[in-house]
Amino acid sequence: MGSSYKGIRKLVAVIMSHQCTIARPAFPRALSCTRSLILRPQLPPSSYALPRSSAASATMTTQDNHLEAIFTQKRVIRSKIKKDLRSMDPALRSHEDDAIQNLILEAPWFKSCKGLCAYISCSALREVDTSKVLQHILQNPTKDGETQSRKRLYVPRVEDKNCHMRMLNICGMDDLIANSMNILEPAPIDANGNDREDVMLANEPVDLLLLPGLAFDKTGRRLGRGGGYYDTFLSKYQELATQRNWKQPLLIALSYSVQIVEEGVIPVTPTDVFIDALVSPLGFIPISPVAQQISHSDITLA
Ligand SMILES: Nc1nc2c(c(=O)[nH]1)N(C=O)[C@@H](CNc1ccc(C(=O)N[C@@H](CCC(=O)O)C(=O)O)cc1)CN2
Ligand SMILES: Nc1ncnc2c1ncn2[C@@H]1O[C@H](COP(=O)(O)OP(=O)(O)OP(=O)(O)O)[C@@H](O)[C@H]1O
Repeated sequence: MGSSYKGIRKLVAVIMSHQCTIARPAFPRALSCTRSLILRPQLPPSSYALPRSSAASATMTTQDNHLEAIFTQKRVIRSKIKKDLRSMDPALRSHEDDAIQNLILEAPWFKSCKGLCAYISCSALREVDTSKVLQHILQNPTKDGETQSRKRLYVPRVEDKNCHMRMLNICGMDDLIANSMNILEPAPIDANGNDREDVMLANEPVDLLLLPGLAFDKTGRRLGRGGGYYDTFLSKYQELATQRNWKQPLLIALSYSVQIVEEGVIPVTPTDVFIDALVSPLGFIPISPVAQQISHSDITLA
């Protein structure tokens, strides 16, 4: 895998040759709230002598350049991974889809979860398939004569292009219709004319989020499709969980082997939310301390 990322590393090295500092906190999940720590402009000493307004505009320019370099770097990685995904052998993809979904269905953290947010996979986007997992959740839950209540399932609905996405409750795949991007999503009103429950307004928390993305690394960095929908939603949900004294949900991304890149390749901005773990065909890859605990024992979520 390492050598296939030499291309990305070279491009990144060129783009970042005037380099900006990318912070690496002890556990990066906290990073989403630390804008001032990371975007520390590296101004030359002479700038301190500038009049106040000029110094401020110099700061903005340095920050803008810093962010611009990061967004360019993210675009380069997205293009490379999309190309790799398009050239992936369909038989291998199908094998990896099965392996990932079987790992999820067998995991204690999945079996024990009572509520979750998951994405409706889109094959045209070459996303890891979630259909088997969703089907499992939505089918009748009676097993071995034991009746347990069905997991509450929330799926994304894009509300506008301003990074705004809601997670709405669904009871079946019939609740979904294709949006303008050809991704299946729920209508805001159900068949009975009632508003679908928005996870942000629910009385009970979700324990788990199954996340899509284009590239991931083993330190928890996640690169999405560039809309900012997930990062925005995740930071709002984490804030809600804190306010309500709920346990933070486990953030688990699903990744084909080709989507896992070397550490340090994916750049981060202060709004990027780090994941707890990855599920890849090679297995569950725990990243955060809580995910490591879960993988070393049979600890359940609920
Ligand atoms: N299945 C699924 N549902 C999801 C997401 C997702 O990533 N996957 N989202 C996660 O945010 C939100 C929708 N965001 C999306 C953002 C971009 C594209 C997309 O088609 N992007 C093209 C490039 C388009 C362009 O550059 O103009 C692509 O990635 O090839 C799709 C969904 C909510 N629902
Ligand atoms: N919490 C947030 N609040 C406001 N804007 C945000 C937030 N998170 C991300 N954004 C903005 O969204 C845009 C895209 O960000 P980025 O490239 O990190 O998205 P991504 O991780 O690829 O997408 P996604 O989060 O949908 O998977 C950026 O302009 C970023 O500043």
